[in-house]
Amino acid sequence: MGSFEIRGGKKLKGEIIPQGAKNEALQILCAVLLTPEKVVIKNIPDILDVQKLISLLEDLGVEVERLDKSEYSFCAKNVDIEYLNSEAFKKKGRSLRGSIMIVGPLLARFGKGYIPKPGGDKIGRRRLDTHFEGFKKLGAQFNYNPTEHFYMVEASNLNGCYMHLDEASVTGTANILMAAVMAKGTTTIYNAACEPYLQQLCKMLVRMGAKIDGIGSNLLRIEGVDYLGGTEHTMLPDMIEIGSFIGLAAMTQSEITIKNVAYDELGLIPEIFRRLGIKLERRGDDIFIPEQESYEVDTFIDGSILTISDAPWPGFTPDLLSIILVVATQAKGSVLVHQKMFESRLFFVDKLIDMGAQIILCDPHRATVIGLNRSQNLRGIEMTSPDIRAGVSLLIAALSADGKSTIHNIEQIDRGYQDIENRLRRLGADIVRK
Ligand SMILES: CC(=O)N[C@H]1[C@@H](OP(=O)(O)OP(=O)(O)OC[C@H]2O[C@@H](n3ccc(=O)[nH]c3=O)[C@H](O)[C@@H]2O)O[C@H](CO)[C@@H](O)[C@@H]1O
Ligand SMILES: C=C(OP(=O)(O)O)C(=O)O
Repeated sequence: MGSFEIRGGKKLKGEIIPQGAKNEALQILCAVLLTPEKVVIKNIPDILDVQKLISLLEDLGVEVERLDKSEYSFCAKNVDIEYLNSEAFKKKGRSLRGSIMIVGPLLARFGKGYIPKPGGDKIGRRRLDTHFEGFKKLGAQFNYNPTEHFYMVEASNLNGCYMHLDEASVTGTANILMAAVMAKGTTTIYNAACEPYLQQLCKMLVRMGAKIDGIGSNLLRIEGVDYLGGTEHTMLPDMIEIGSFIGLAAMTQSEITIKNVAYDELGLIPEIFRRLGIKLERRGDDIFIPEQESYEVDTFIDGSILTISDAPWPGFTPDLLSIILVVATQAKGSVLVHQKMFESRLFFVDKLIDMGAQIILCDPHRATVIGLNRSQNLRGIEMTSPDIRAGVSLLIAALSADGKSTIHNIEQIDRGYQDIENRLRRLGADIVRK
């Protein structure tokens, strides 16, 4: 288990470029399985989850070539579908959440897709029913081995149909979509997730020859085609990283410019940080955050305490609520953070409380933060990161705190943040990997 040692309390300054989006990359990489032709992907983040997925694709027989630091070409001409029956696959497949999205493309192209219960963060129950209900509707036969937690779908033909998803699952929508693009006839997916990363996947599939209507909405109409070809695709900047850097700037009273953010794709993210009182300015396609002595949380119109909660896109992403929570600890005023989607994602507040934050964990989904308004700094402590976003929130807390902090289990952070310590050091942070 790796650790970060951080000496906090330093103001940071400078420019930072967000990495390519983790959660887009996981979808796009799985889509290369849909074609025997070459697919070139640019702006791929160099993070643990992506490295693991690329290695899984290689084990499946995909030819992978690194063209540049963040650019790869993939060719899934000779896929070894028998690899799905191996013990090695059962072990590797469960090491990350994104691997679930190989199932749709493999089912569409080779008539079967298997996956062990995927890993990812321990942030509550994470069911896969939406994925497999969708495959079943397309005509696949579903089997589940409860002893090994192994999911299997098989089909000689997939047939388009109408389906209303039980929830707007992000990876579920991507998975079903990638199966439907090569099914016979028309598939309609209602209550589809529609976040920018899914829009990016749809656009890539269209460039490969797929026929998809309704991109960007929760109603997708897909006309199946027999064959998809190669393409080039460039990943969007990672909106969760962008939000994390906004929070970092506010919490450490730093002047930071976040470059090339694809502002128009950020949805509610800038607005929600503004409601915490944080000043941020759009400058072309950059976000400039000035050094701020203090920030005051907005209230609702009637003067009652602001609630910030998550919702499927175009709502506010659950992946930034941990960051919102940590930034609120030094705001003027109070805010209720309501994590509706995941049931174990707020438990890390214990560590913030140990650092001196004033937080009441009302229940597993809700925490009230009473901002300190800088009346006292947080104090550095030793802690362990339970998940990727809590990890970065603790890192932000540590960078703002007095004294030394140690964060263990930083592999969680490495899952999704590229070379984070060096990028932060370039802004002036005192952080060392141990
Ligand atoms: C690899 C990847 O892309 N991971 C992201 C993806 O995970 P993932 O695709 O696994 O998450 P889902 O969208 O399936 O669901 C996330 C959670 O929200 C709940 N839920 C979802 C939709 C809904 O309408 N109602 C509802 O309650 C689900 O039961 C689940 O607990 O989307 C999540 C939700 O944005 C993000 O946190 C993850 O970072
Ligand atoms: C929860 C997340 O990731 P995953 O779905 O890969 O666990 C995340 O990116 O915040």
